[in-house]
Amino acid sequence: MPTENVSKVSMVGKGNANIVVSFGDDKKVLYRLSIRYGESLEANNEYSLINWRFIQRKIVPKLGIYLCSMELVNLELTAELAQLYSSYVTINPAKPDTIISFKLPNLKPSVHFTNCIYRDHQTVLYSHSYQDSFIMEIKPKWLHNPLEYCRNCTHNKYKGRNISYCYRNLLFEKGDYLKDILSSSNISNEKLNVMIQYFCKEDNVLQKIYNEQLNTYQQVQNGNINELPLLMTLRDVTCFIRWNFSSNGEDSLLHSNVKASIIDVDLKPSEKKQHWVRMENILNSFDKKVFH
Ligand SMILES: O=P(O)(O)O[C@@H]1[C@@H](OP(=O)(O)O)[C@H](OP(=O)(O)O)[C@H](O)[C@H](OP(=O)(O)O)[C@H]1OP(=O)(O)O
Ligand SMILES: Nc1ncnc2c1ncn2[C@@H]1O[C@H](COP(=O)(O)OP(=O)(O)OP(=O)(O)O)[C@@H](O)[C@H]1O
Repeated sequence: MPTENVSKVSMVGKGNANIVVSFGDDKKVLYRLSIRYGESLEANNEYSLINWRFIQRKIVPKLGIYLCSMELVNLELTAELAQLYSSYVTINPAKPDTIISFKLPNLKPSVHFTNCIYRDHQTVLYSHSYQDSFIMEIKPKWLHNPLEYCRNCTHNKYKGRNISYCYRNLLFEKGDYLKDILSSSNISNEKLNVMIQYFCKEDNVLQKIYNEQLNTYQQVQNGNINELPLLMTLRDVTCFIRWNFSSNGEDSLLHSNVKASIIDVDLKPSEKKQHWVRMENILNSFDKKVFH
């Protein structure tokens, strides 16, 4: 694994279990550092290695070209990086002097995609500052839903989120439903129609995630309980979808190319099982379940 010596660290993103940073002026490349285990850097390094093997063995064969490319690298623990990282994880000065991280392309080069035109917990829409280009960052959650109620909408309601749409509907209503999701974004109808076309395609990223969730769910149902963490990983991915628009001068028809990438495919630690059972019980007895 290569070791990279880096400086001028900037924070790009933060989730529940990772921070995402860039170094120097290069905003095209990001580094994703696990902060899942606050008690020690060593525990995170150990987890990152196990996670990397899991992704290569289980996720790459399933998601293939949809998966964002990534590389495993050692980051030298400079004083600057240690200062930032120690806000989340305890660093023992006598222990490792590198952080194992995932190096990946920046799917939203922030110098250009500065305009956020829509945001809620499961969707963010950005527009480019001067090109005709949009990025949607979405968390579609349980696209395959084996429950009698909608897991996504019930879960959002339980968490007190006022989100009126569901990515399962976008998958099954084949595109048009995107208008409901982005109704308050002011995006032009012409562009919205081009974006809708993507979600009508058989091989759109939601369909891919649905297929893999269904396959893995069936494996678990058939007794392969060891695949439950994989199923939970597939139910918690994030997708970036980018549209670059161009209009043809002669007929002024709008054309676009589109690229979808999946990130956040981390191995769920097996100790989360109790959390999943607890959440399932809470939602099963929740009195404001959503059905659709
Ligand atoms: O437990 P849930 O269903 O609330 O889902 C958690 C997510 O909540 P959300 O669906 O966004 O409200 C939660 O997302 P947030 O940090 O709340 O955005 C995490 O993705 C968490 O996974 P991990 O522990 O970081 O690996 C997720 O945990 P898992 O259930 O996927 O293990
Ligand atoms: N390759 C990337 N390009 C651009 N932004 C990214 C990239 N990877 C992560 N991010 C940003 O960083 C944020 C946090 O990253 P990530 O989702 O990997 O964290 P996490 O801890 O796994 O999240 P969660 O809380 O869902 O478990 C993302 O929501 C996204 O905005």
